[in-house]
Amino acid sequence: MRFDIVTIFPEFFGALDVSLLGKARQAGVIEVGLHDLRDFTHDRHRTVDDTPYGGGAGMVMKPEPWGEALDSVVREDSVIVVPSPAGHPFTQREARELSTREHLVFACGRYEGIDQRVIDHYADRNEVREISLGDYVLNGGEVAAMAIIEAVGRLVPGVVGNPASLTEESHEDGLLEYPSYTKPALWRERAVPAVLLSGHHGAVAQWRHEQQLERTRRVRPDLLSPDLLSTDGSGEST
Ligand SMILES: Nc1cc(-c2cccs2)n[nH]1
Repeated sequence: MRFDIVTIFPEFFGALDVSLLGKARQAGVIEVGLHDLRDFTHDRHRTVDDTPYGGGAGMVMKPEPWGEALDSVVREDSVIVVPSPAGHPFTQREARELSTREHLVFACGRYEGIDQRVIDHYADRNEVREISLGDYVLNGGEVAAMAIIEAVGRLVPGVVGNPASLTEESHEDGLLEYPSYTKPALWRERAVPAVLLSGHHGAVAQWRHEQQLERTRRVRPDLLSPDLLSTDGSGEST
């Protein structure tokens, strides 16, 4: 999989050189291209924004630099991801879906967004996804793009050493994850739940599923649907 990122702050993505994604890049499992939007301007001040038609506060990003920048990276099979507070909510399901695609292009807008004609132009040619991380406003798309790239990149085969660790995570099965414990068995007079020390794998699986249900009911009742309310660890309705 290849990620191409268009931004006025390419240095922001230095974090993609380290940790898991950095190793995956070195191994050639994923590729990342960084592109400075200002390299696609032609005036002395490398202008990327201007005042909004119709008035109003703030600045809008000009279409010309975006058109030249995206034309330089977009392929026929590219999915163009535009982080935006006006986008649809990003989910683990969408992360899994995007992890199966060959080429993601991130258009990181600043200010009051990108001239709408850019989105409309590429939506005629490519799949364009305006994605929100949540109902709050960031200064730009870079933080959102980094989060999406990490959520998607870690699901690409070969990035995470032990793929089994990807299956027992919050949201993977529609539920929040169960609480985890490690040594020591007693810490500040707090013991580990006895079932986890029992060696009884069936009982452990049952307890963990019950913990997932309890935590999801308490913290995220919105995630629960009737079929997820089964009480055994199998995921089958009871
Ligand atoms: N969820 C979310 C995305 C954003 C922005 C993307 C680009 C500029 S601001 N804010 N909040």
